[in-house]
Amino acid sequence: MAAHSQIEAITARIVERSKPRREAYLDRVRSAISRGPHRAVLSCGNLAHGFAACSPSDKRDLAGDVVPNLGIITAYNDMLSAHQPYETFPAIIREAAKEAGGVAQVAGGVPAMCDGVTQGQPGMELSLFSRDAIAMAAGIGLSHNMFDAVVFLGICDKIVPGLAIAALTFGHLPAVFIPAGPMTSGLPNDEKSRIRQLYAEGKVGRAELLEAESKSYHGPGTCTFYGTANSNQMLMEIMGFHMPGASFVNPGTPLREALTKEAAKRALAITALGNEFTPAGEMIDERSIVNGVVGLHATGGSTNHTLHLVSMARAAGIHLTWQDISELSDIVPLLARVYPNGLADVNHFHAAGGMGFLIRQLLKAGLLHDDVRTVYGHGLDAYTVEARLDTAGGIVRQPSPEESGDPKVLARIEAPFQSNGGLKMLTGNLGKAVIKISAVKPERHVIEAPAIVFHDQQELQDAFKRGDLNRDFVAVMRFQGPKANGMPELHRLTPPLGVLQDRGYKVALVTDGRMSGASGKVPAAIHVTPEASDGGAIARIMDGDMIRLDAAKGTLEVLVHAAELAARTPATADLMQNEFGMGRELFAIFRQNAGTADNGASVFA
Ligand SMILES: O=C(O)[C@H](O)[C@@H](O)[C@H](O)[C@H](O)COP(=O)(O)O
Ligand code: SF4
Repeated sequence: MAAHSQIEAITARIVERSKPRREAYLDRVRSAISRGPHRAVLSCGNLAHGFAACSPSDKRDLAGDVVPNLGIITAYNDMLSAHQPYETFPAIIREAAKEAGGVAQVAGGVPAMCDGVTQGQPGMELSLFSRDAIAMAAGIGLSHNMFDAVVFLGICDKIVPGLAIAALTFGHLPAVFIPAGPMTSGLPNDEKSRIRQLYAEGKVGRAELLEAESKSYHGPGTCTFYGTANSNQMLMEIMGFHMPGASFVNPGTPLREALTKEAAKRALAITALGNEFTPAGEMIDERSIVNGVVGLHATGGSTNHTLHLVSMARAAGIHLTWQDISELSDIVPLLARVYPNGLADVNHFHAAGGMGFLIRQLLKAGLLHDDVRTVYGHGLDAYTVEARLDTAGGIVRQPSPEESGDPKVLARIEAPFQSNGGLKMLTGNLGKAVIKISAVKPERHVIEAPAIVFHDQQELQDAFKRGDLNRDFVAVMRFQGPKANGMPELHRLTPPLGVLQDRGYKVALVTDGRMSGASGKVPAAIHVTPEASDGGAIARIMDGDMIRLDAAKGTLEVLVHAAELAARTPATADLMQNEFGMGRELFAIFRQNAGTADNGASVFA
């Protein structure tokens, strides 16, 4: 089925806007392809170093350029529950490669930050920049030029975006992303949040809070809310980087291991040495990117992807804008209610039909491009399936059901939860911003209230504890942008603002910083651009100014006459304490060179 006319029009607009950059990118990819297979260009010395530690049979295989060599880029560490299962994946991949007549080598590791551990801590100020550092680290591994394809082991927030930037930078190579899956369901996310609000009000102690948190985050696998990490899995599947049905299968299960082996074998099958060559730079095009944005809206995905998807697209020579994202939001309905957009978690989403059902519904309405390339072949229709184990331990794929396994979690396209998607762009005299409305009650989509200005999360938490915030107000949290302090997530503001909202006050947040993908219930205009440290009008707001946030109209305004606003001296902030400690001194060059949020807040041109 042809895509919806507006989907086609927005895609055509992106193609046109990207043309010069995309053509130059594809020229580079094709030039690199023409020089492959890549080990052939290495000297004997280079090659000897490249396989010195290999077995004699692997050395024989790698000495020539007939046997494909699979590079593994791994983000394994024990810090992220989502990445801990990767410890055993290289051995599984090597075994699968041998079975497939190939070789596999770990090309390199990349760092991976857990935003849950650093939330509200100084380390969070490295989080966004870690995305580009991950892309650079992956590039170091792949620069050995020993590989015919790559598998990427990464899941969480900045890791998949960073690895995708690397995959597209090395677009002459096929790239398959291998997920490890969500942890099994623990304490429901809404119950965890309720106990957090009780703690914020001083009604329960740390012991009760830690018990609730530990019951929620209790084992290996991705946290089960629909934040950035699980938005990443959705994106990798709907953009064709995953094997069909791979995203949300729990770690440590036979099906998970079978999917890992299958992905490794598939990566070896789509190299230039075979007859299904699928280089990542040609596989991902403007249609794949639009499919990603559509999936984001249909699932109420993370606001962080208004930064990451823009950066990922640019790595493939594609210029995606917030306007594109916002207009797609107007035509893509919300089909999933997964926390914070509902009470279910990703295990429930998967059990209700998961990605296969979602893709089938969106294809049915022409809201996805079906005519795309994927690691699995041609056509997104191949992803309207569920992966199962057959009696021999192999993988069999069955068509996804026509009916949702739980209509409260996954809706049919004929009866969506909301007629439009989750992410809107706001414009006005404060510049641009984004807001996630899929988790905000409709009666809170328009907020007009006096500003209270803060330069630090702790200031707001202290004011809350003093009882100074029991009123209607818009919290203006500024000097939180990429140039100021690395654009941290301000998710610790959710419990106090949530308490005040539940007490019946009209509250909202306006910030040049970020929120977690797991944030949601409080209306928040985030990623305000230009940021306060870059001449943004947000630095001219004063306590008491009326702020109007209107997600319906897509506007964000400070209700002060233009002449008066222009005449004001912009506020400044003492950012000295953000330049040292917890490694922040190592990222000064990132703060100095970070681009604007609407361009992904990246250090890459
Ligand atoms: O963007 C995201 O999805 C978040 O960064 C998420 O990965 C982070 O871990 C949250 O902070 C977890 O939520 P809690 O902090 O509420 O546990
Ligand atoms: S989802 Fe967030 S909290 Fe959970 S492991 Fe990943 S980064 Fe850490």
